[in-house]
Amino acid sequence: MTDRSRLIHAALSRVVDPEIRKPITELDMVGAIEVAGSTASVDLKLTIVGCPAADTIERDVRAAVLGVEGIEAIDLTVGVMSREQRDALTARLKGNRTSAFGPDSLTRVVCVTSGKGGVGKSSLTAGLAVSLAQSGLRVGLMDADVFGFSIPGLLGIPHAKPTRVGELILPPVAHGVKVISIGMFTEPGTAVSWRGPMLHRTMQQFLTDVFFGDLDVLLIDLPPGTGDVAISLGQLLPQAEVLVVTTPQAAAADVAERSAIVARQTGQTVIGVVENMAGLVQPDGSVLDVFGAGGGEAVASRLDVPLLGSIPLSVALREGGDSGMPVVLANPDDPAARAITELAATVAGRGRGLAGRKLGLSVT
Ligand SMILES: Nc1ncnc2c1ncn2[C@@H]1O[C@H](COP(=O)(O)OP(=O)(O)OP(=O)(O)O)[C@@H](O)[C@H]1O
Repeated sequence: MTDRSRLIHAALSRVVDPEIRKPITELDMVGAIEVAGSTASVDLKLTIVGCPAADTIERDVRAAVLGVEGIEAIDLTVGVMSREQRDALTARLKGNRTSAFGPDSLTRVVCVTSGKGGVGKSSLTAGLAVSLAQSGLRVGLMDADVFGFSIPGLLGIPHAKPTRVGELILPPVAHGVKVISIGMFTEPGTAVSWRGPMLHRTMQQFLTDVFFGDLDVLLIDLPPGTGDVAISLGQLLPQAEVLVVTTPQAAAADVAERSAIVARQTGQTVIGVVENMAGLVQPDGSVLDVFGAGGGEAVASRLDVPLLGSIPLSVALREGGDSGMPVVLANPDDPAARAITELAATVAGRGRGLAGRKLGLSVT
């Protein structure tokens, strides 16, 4: 490589594939680079035909190359990787990833569970994910609520489909969060009616074939209750942490406790309880406890874990969910948004310790 080709290569190392989120030079997408006078010829190889990110990558490549001193024109040849090249790439990416969520991984996995449906678990998980991403963490969100998947809609990507590169599945990104949902694999209007083994395989595939890249936190939105998915994920991710969502109502509190007990039986660690749909602040400043009070505190004390947050009922939160713009972004001063942001800081601050994990150090 000549000096000038090297400069162009360096410039291209700052172009990132928006889906895989790695520099294109690390993904073997850059082929021959030649320079004649002030014209650079660059071979670009996209991962798949019809790559949805093609336009963005091409635009960024042109800008990067034309930003190199002395280069005034670019002759860009855009092709597609051969099957062998793609297989080599996916094998390499997979190599990084198989242990991504294993016991030695530095990615925290936090399962969000609830005893019964409709307590706002998905809304809170979506808000928490966005808030953690806003604080600079690399966040993934897996919607494992197979029968009531709502995460894509809550994050404003109801029709997004993941891109497949070979056997890797690239999760769409919404508000800075990498998102995968069973809803992305079903036809609109169809219902999921799978039994345990199929659900188990799907969870396993989500954890192995979805390329999240390096994450600080993976949040998992579980279906309510103690069904097959919760048990499968307990087996697949025994090191995961669990956050229990409940409402202030006593009836919800009892079932919430049961889902935490099942998680504990699989070895997962319950890190705390979040109470949602707490007192509604009315225009006159008074608080209306629509769903009663004390449920979160009761579950937390019975499980002997802290109550990590109490999120009030909020019209803005509901509207944010309906429009796909979570309240923490759309209306950050809303009391529910502030409570979710505080909860995110609390969760982030409770990073699991290194006890019991190999640090990958060796004595030389
Ligand atoms: N704090 C809140 N204030 C007002 N509305 C809320 C609040 N939290 C959730 N909601 C609304 O309650 C409904 C149920 O929320 P969500 O779908 O998040 O619950 P869920 O527990 O995930 O339900 P399921 O597990 O059954 O899918 C939604 O319409 C949502 O907008």
